[in-house]
Amino acid sequence: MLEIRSARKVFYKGQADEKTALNDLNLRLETGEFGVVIGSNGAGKSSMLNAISGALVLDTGKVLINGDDVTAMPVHKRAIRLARVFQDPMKGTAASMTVAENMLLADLRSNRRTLRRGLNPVRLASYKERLSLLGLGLENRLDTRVELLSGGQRQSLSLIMAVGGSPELLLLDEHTAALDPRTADIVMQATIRAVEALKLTTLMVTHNMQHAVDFGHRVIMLDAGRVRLEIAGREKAAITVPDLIGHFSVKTDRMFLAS
Ligand SMILES: Nc1ncnc2c1ncn2[C@@H]1O[C@H](COP(=O)(O)OP(=O)(O)OP(=O)(O)O)[C@@H](O)[C@H]1O
Repeated sequence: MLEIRSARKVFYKGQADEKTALNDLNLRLETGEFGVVIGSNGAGKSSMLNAISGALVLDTGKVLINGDDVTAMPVHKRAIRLARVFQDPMKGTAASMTVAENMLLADLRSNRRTLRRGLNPVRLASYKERLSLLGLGLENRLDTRVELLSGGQRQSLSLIMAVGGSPELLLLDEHTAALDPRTADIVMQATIRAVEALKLTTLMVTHNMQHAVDFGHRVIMLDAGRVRLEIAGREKAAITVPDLIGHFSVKTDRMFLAS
């Protein structure tokens, strides 16, 4: 379970270019829930993910993971409890190493074991099993160098590597944004397969409204550093892309009228 309580972050405080990134933001994500975060540019989505991961130090407010207050916990310690996949498919993997070697690296990172026993048959079998969750056939390409994989395969590999340590929380930071639409859909399907199989509590930021409609239990719309709208249950099941986009335009009209 993730809780963000009254998170506030102001950049360049007191200066002409002061920016309120998080404005008393509150959010609660239940264990096993998949939340999809949307919002216009500058709404505070990245700041929120950074505050959860510890990359951003809050001015005030709290972040709790499964009831533990991690607000003061440094990034490297929080990294054991959460996994994050970024936009760039080149970032999460080592290009010149094979799929199996990348899995081993991730394994060692999350388990703090030594490299000594290397790629033994037990490990290879478990990597095959985990990779098969993605449904992309990567389990048959353990000896392929990662640089030979497609962007979608590589991003999906990053995902399965990130969640190897059974994290309490998975953060997907626009992880399909750098991919062409078809590849983005393939990666989303692989993501859903892995998230469901591993029962991961997940928070995904996306600008892809179709993905926000199609996936996840709840849509969370951020605006000006706080949650402005949440859509779940039957309402979420019935929502369309134009409906979601409509929420953006209502907000823009209001902003326009207020200014
Ligand atoms: N390191 C920083 N220094 C100064 N201002 C920042 C910094 N990071 C974020 N901001 C400001 O905080 C606000 C929220 O930014 P943030 O990047 O969290 O929004 P976002 O919703 O992720 O936007 P996008 O969709 O464009 O990625 C913006 O006004 C942004 O300019």
